[in-house]
Amino acid sequence: MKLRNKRLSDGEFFEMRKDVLSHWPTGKDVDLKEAVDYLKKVPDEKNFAKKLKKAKEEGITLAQPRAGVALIDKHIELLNYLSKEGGADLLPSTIDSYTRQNRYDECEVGIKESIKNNRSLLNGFPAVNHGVKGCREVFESVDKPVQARHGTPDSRLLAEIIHASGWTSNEGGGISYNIPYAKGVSVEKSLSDWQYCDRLVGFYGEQGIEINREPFGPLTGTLVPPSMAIVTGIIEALLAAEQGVKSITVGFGQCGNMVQDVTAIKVLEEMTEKYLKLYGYDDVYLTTVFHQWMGGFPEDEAKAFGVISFGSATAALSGATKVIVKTPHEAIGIPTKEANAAGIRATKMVLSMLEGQRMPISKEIEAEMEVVKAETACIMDKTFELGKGDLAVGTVKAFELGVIDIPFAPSKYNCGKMMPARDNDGAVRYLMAGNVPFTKELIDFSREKLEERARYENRKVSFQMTVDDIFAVGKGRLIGRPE
Ligand SMILES: CC[C@H]1O[C@@H](n2cnc3c(N)ncnc32)[C@H](O)[C@@H]1O
Repeated sequence: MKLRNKRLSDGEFFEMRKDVLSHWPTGKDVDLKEAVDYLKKVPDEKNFAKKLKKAKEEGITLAQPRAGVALIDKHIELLNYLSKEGGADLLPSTIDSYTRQNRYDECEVGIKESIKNNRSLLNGFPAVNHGVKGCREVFESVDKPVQARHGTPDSRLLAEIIHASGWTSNEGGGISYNIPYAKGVSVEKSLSDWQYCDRLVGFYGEQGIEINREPFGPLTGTLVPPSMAIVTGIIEALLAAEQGVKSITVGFGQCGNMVQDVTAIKVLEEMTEKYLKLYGYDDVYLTTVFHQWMGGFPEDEAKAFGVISFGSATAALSGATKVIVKTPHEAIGIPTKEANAAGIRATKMVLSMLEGQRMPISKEIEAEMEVVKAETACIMDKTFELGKGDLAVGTVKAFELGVIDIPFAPSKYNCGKMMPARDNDGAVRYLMAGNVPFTKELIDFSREKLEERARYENRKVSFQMTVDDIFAVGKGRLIGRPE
């Protein structure tokens, strides 16, 4: 395997770059030197990394929506509406699904059709096709930092274009934007392609330009046990740091048990910091992001606001630096700008009422932290062992063996042997560990918690619990109780 967790040399990087910029005609407009000069003029209040650092120092949680439409003028109108009417602290540009699969020719059709029909016929902003010119027009027309949010296994050309356009953050990573988003992209390929994206950020960093990277914490957003999500965040943070990234935001998707969710953010931050220091990356500034409920949403808008507010409260009480906002149209599809702004206002109302409050460290949280840390350490230790010390190699092998196993992932490179289910308090546990290398006591712990639920529900521990849990929130509850 060629892949190594080693900083790309300038020679390797610039050689790859020739090919990357040829993937679509807009690639030829990326001029690194000119881009550095452009980025040097970005004011602090429009720099993503700086705004996150300021928020963490002030102990506040920032609110960021998802949003993206096909045409530049409409996208600008949307982002400004979310900034002004919604109060968004940070701005996205959610990238469309064709771009995520590097199908830029289909984007071209989508853009033309959107112009013809005067409405967005793409489910996001086709940044590669709009190129540096179009993305700069967006950036210069809004008043907040801008980040690309997507689900792209090969984000190399997208990264080149957005960063040259002043967008100072890119979401994703070689695990988190492959396994939950693609069927047939090898882990080796996506890790390698994201090393390029991280090296590009590292290169800008060496020119004095701060750019943030944000691994996608929620993964499949379906009953992902905290330790499995935390492992992917730690791995992507370490791989990014090796390429020179200095501003990293690790994330977690709400599971719904408040004790477990607050624990997850705390363990995520603590263990990522620990591993960064352990491997010598002392100058990485780490922040956290909490994603409001990523599973099925109720159609009823009032209930949807309940879910949005619940996630906002958990984010605030966990002390997360940022919360990703859902909308009351989540169950229907792409939200209107009004619905999107309403989701942000509801979120910010909760954040401001809870400002300064933190979840007290109860004995329940301490116990949960101990379990989640131990589970995380088992998987990380085995991953490093499989790679004989090389984390990238170890990650490829960990997926091959099911040591890292993301529930309900479409990727054929994911084992799919591990199965989760909620315990009687709604915390996500390991129903079947599959090949995840837990100690006996950790396996027994999950088992006992699920037996507790079985006794309460007067049924056996089984996969039916998992199925019931998947549909529960759409039906207005957290735990899939037997009907
Ligand atoms: C990660 C999945 C999330 O991204 C949201 N999403 C995807 N595309 C868009 C979009 N174009 N505008 C707003 N939200 C979007 C979707 O509703 C879901 O909450």
